[in-house]
Amino acid sequence: MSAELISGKTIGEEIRQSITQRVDKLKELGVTPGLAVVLVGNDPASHTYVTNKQKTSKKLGMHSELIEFDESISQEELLNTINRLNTDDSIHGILVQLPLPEHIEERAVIAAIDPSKDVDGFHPINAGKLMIGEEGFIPCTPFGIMKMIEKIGFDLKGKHAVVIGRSNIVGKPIGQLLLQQDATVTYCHSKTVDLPTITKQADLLVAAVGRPKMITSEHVKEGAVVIDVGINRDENNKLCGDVDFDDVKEIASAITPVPGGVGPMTITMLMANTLLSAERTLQK
Ligand SMILES: NC(=O)C1=CN([C@@H]2O[C@H](COP(=O)(O)OP(=O)(O)OC[C@H]3O[C@@H](n4cnc5c(N)ncnc54)[C@H](OP(=O)(O)O)[C@@H]3O)[C@@H](O)[C@H]2O)C=CC1
Ligand SMILES: Nc1nc(=O)c2c([nH]1)NC[C@@H]1CN(c3ccc(C(=O)N[C@@H](CCC(=O)O)C(=O)O)cc3)C=[N+]21
Ligand SMILES: [Mg+2]
Repeated sequence: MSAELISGKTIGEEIRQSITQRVDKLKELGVTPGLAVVLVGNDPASHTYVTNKQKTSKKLGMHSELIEFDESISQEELLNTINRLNTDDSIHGILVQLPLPEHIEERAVIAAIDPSKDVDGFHPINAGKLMIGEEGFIPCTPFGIMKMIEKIGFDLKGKHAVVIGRSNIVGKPIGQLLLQQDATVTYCHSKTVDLPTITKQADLLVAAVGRPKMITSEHVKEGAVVIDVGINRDENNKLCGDVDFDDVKEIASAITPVPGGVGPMTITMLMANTLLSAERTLQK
């Protein structure tokens, strides 16, 4: 293996240590950061993530609430819950685990969250703020990726960053953040023609697609930094990314693993955003 391993486990742990200290300080001032996670239905993967979020927030000394609903809950009931959490002073962050059941309009639910408690950064107000460079909440996965890039000392100025994927929660916001750091950004997606030719030009390649091991050494320029956002299962039902790690590690200069890469950073930055939200209540 020639590439440097970018460990989200290690980098995340470092960040969480400083979060713990800031949580303690805030508690001395009488504020305990509180996170509410809303989970609808019983998808096992969602359950794993949510349990992870709960555990981590408790470990850091935060207050954490899990609100679970049967899959059959109506949109109205869900909106009522969000309204209650919006006005609950013990809650600084509200996360509604996605995806939601078919009969519920995700957009309506996200829009109902008070933007000042939207620690996912999914509300249109926060998406807009990110677009125009105003302070709001940065979505956790892109935020975590930026922390990893910073940690390895990769200077984005003038570099070609290629993002594969254009979802509202990963692809679009990560491209925006890379642009803010003066990278030249190219987005690729399912209609992109000749993907490898474009990705081969990347100094930094971010894969956020959801296709197991689709990115091989054929897609990667020698010495590129590769960030793998994908969480998939391979043919043996083993967790894997969008990047064929064993192949790409031979050609990249640095690469994130799956598991242990972007995933743990996402959870960490959710905690960072919840803390930030609680700190802001004292600034007002
Ligand atoms: N590690 C973490 O913390 C997180 C991991 N994830 C994982 O990241 C992955 C992406 O998630 P998310 O953004 O929500 O996914 P979406 O399904 O919303 O978006 C996938 C994107 O990939 C594009 N795409 C699909 N097929 C191809 C292809 N063959 N070539 C090029 N582009 C393609 C789609 O294009 P188009 O727009 O044209 O349809 C779309 O823009 C998933 O595996 C998910 O599980 C997600 C969130 C957090
Ligand atoms: N409102 C909302 N916010 C989200 O941030 C959100 C969401 N909905 N829906 C689903 C996606 C996915 N996501 C992950 C977070 C952590 C890991 C993670 O920690 N993964 C571990 C492995 C976990 C395992 O073993 O399955 C790792 O990569 O090391 C993965 C995926 C957040 N998401
Ligand atoms: Mg839906």
